[in-house]
Amino acid sequence: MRIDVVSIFPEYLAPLELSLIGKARQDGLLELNVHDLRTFTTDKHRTVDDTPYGGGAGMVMKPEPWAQALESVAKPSEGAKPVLIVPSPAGERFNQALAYELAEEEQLVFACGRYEGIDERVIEWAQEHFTVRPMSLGDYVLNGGEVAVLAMVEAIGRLLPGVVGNPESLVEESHSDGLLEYPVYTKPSAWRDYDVPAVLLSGNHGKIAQWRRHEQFRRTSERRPDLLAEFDAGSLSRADRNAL
Ligand SMILES: Nc1cc(-c2cccs2)n[nH]1
Repeated sequence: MRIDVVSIFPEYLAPLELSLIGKARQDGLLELNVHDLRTFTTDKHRTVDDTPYGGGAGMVMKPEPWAQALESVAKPSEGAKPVLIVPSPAGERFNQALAYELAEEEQLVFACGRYEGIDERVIEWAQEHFTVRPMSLGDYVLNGGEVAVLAMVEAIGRLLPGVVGNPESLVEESHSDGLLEYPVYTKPSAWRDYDVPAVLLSGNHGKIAQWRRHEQFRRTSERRPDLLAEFDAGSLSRADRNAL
């Protein structure tokens, strides 16, 4: 997979040089390029914004630098158009299912908006060259798209083959099966006034699996009942039903 990120603050994406994603880039599992939008301006002040038509507070990002930048990073391909992800509070809600879906793409381009946003005509123009997906991390407002891109690139990148050491660890994490993950414990078995649940020390793998499944349902019911509503009840085993 190739990922391109366009931003007026390219240094904001420096954390993507670290840890798992950084190693995946070094190992050639993921190509990730960060581009400074100002590279694609032509005036001496490297202007990327201007006042909004119709009035109102703040500034709007000019269309031409974005068109130049996006044309420059879109890699020619006989296959599907690259996906242009535009972080926005007005986007579709990013989630684990979308992370898996986007991890299958050949190229993802992220456009980090700032100020009051990007001139809407960029989104219209881009439809010809990209599959355009405005994407929200949640119902709160950030100052720019960079933080959202850091989160999405990590969520997507870790799903790529070879990025996480043990692919098994992707199977039982929150949201991988529509439920929240079960609680985890490690040594010491007795810590201050708290003990590890005895079942986890029993060596009875059937009981341990049943306890973990029960904990997934209990946690999901307590913390995210909305997920239970979406959970495919048809996939419930007898043990699942007992856990509810
Ligand atoms: N979910 C979400 C995205 C955003 C922004 C993206 C770009 C500027 S603000 N805020 N909240």
